[in-house]
Amino acid sequence: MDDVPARATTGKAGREQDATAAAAPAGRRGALARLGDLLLGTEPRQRQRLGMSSFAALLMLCCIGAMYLGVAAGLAPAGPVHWWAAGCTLGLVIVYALIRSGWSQRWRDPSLTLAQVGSAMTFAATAFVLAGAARGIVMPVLAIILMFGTFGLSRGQMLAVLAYGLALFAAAIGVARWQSPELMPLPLAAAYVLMAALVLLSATVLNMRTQATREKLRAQKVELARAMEQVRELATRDELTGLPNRRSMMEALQLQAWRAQRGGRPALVAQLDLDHFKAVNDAHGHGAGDAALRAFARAVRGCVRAGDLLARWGGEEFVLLAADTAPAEGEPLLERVRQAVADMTLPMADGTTLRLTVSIGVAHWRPGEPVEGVLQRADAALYDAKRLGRNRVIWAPGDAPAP
Ligand SMILES: Nc1nc2c(ncn2[C@@H]2O[C@H](COP(=O)(O)OP(=O)(O)OP(=O)(O)O)[C@@H](O)[C@H]2O)c(=O)[nH]1
Repeated sequence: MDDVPARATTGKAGREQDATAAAAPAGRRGALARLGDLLLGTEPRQRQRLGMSSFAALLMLCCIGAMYLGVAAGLAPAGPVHWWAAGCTLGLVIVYALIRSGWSQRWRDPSLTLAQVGSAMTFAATAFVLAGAARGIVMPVLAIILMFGTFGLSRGQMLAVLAYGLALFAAAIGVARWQSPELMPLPLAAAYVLMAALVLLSATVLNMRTQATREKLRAQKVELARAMEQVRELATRDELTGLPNRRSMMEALQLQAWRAQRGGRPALVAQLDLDHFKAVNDAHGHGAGDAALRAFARAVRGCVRAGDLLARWGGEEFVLLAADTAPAEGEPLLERVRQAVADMTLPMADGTTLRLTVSIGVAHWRPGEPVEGVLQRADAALYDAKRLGRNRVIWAPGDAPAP
């Protein structure tokens, strides 16, 4: 409750006071944000890369500080440490400049992870030689360098780092022993070799595990995308015939209605219903009925145009949307469909041949007419087609093309 103001400010003066108080931190935040933009850029991926390498640079600067503590303690020589610190700083500046300028984006790894890890290890090994009796601080530094690198390196790069690191630290330990054998007796040299190998091998194992997890996640992502595609397919397709389903057709009809309102070309909507289909099921079984529905879908699809959309509306009922089609063009099209179905011959298991016919009711979509309206008129025409004896195309009243 400490945050609750002791006195509520009221009136114009109070509001101005509040506004000034609120503006001060906002202004500071604004300046900080601008500084952040200047140093890291505004592109999110670049900011991420520069953020990581700035953090690595901060750690490196701490290591430089630690080396100077070694100098202050009289354990490390000041001159070479100056050169070493200058080299480290130059390396950091070069990496920052390459990433900040966008130059590094020409390479496969714009974060320059391998180069950063390689150079940091080289500087750490040099520090190991220079640090004299304080060289123990270098092993945790090596661990920190590898901890950062392991997530950004590929398997191959990590193995290269392992080989380079082993050779580098073996050489550094050898040089340190050659320089001052009294500070590096053989058992201590062996212990350092063991520690360096341990750190490098642990980082390699971690890298391999990280890569395996990433691959697993990638595979799961692909699997999920495939499953989503299947769900989408199931939601829009009729499983039996492979045709678009009712939902899909409704979407297409809504789109057509929208186009028609914007002065699109005329369209026809036809309802198609197989005649006496119950008798097919009764005489030959449901399996034969299914096969007949599939054959019907194939036959109709085979004689409509590429732009026409045929969908299974439900049961043995289908809807055809012929966009950009005037009644005069639609008449031969639907007659072709009716004839194609009548010409189908389906051999049955009992040796007989099944023949089908279809009744079609068709309506010409009027400008501004709602989807339900045109469907209902096509349905009424279909009803007439059934009533008048089936196996025929009947137009909704007033829609038939002039003879
Ligand atoms: N095999 C099979 N039959 C279906 C499927 N969907 C609906 N049916 C059958 O289609 C038949 C439709 O029968 P009705 O609505 O009486 O119509 P009809 O026998 O075709 O008669 P009319 O439409 O008046 O010519 C029913 O027997 C349904 O079981 C399906 O997916 N597979």
